[in-house]
Amino acid sequence: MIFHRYHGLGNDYLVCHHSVAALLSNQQIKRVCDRHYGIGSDGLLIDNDGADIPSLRIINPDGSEAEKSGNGLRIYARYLFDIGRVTHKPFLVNTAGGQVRCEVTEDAHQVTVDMGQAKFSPAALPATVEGDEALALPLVAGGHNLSATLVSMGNPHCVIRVEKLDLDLVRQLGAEIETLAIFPKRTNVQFVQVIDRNTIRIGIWERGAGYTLASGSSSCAAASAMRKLGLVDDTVTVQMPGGELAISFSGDFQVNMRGPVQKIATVTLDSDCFRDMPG
Ligand SMILES: N[C@@H](CCC[C@H](N)C(=O)O)C(=O)O
Repeated sequence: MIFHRYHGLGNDYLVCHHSVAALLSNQQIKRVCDRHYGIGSDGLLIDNDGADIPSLRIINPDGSEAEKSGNGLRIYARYLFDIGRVTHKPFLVNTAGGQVRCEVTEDAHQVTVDMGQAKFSPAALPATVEGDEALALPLVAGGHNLSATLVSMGNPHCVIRVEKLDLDLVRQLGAEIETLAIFPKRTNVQFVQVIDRNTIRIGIWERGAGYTLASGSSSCAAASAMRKLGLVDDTVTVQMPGGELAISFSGDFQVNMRGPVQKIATVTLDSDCFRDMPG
């Protein structure tokens, strides 16, 4: 079984063809993503071919399925470029969270994705919160009084604005916020510090993955939330522990994201990896 390993700013994914994924149980996918007992990754990207338009499924390392992933899409786009299915011209990709437009630079190093529209309706996440929008919503976690803005990028995000980013607090409160009862499908979590009108700094806790070094949809959601609150302009650099993504807005919160992708390796999985697991 062949897997292709890539990362976008330290947010690392394994890519495999659907014919490989079909041979794996959900438990085995979790094992493949495990950093000690498997190859290790922040998730599995399944290339579903698609007749005209390539189609992507995204599996988190806990085995749950995500509707969309920003870095997952950028990595999938680069993989499609590497296998020769697309060129440097713009192309479409289908995900469970909607269709997006991708573009890979000729040198393959930078990938741009039009992530679609950021939505602020709690129903879109879903979140069981009254009202058409949830902006600067008071939220308590771990005894801390927080201010949360809810955003759907096709997948759910709870964006917490802080005066000073503390990554230890992200690790400490991430799981609790991810699983709050108001989020029936759980949520991704970002803590955001606004540096200036064109720069934000974020810490990320991903649904189904935990603390990660970077996240594309999180960057889009955090920038969108700060834009909605009137704190940033139409172009925003998002600084993360793994590096930076460039976010820009057009129209009614249409979000564009650009940043680097690197290939790490092509790996053959040994069946011995599953030897201790029930058959
Ligand atoms: N790392 C991703 C997000 C992956 C999906 C997420 N964990 C979810 O469950 O929604 C990104 O770059 O967007």
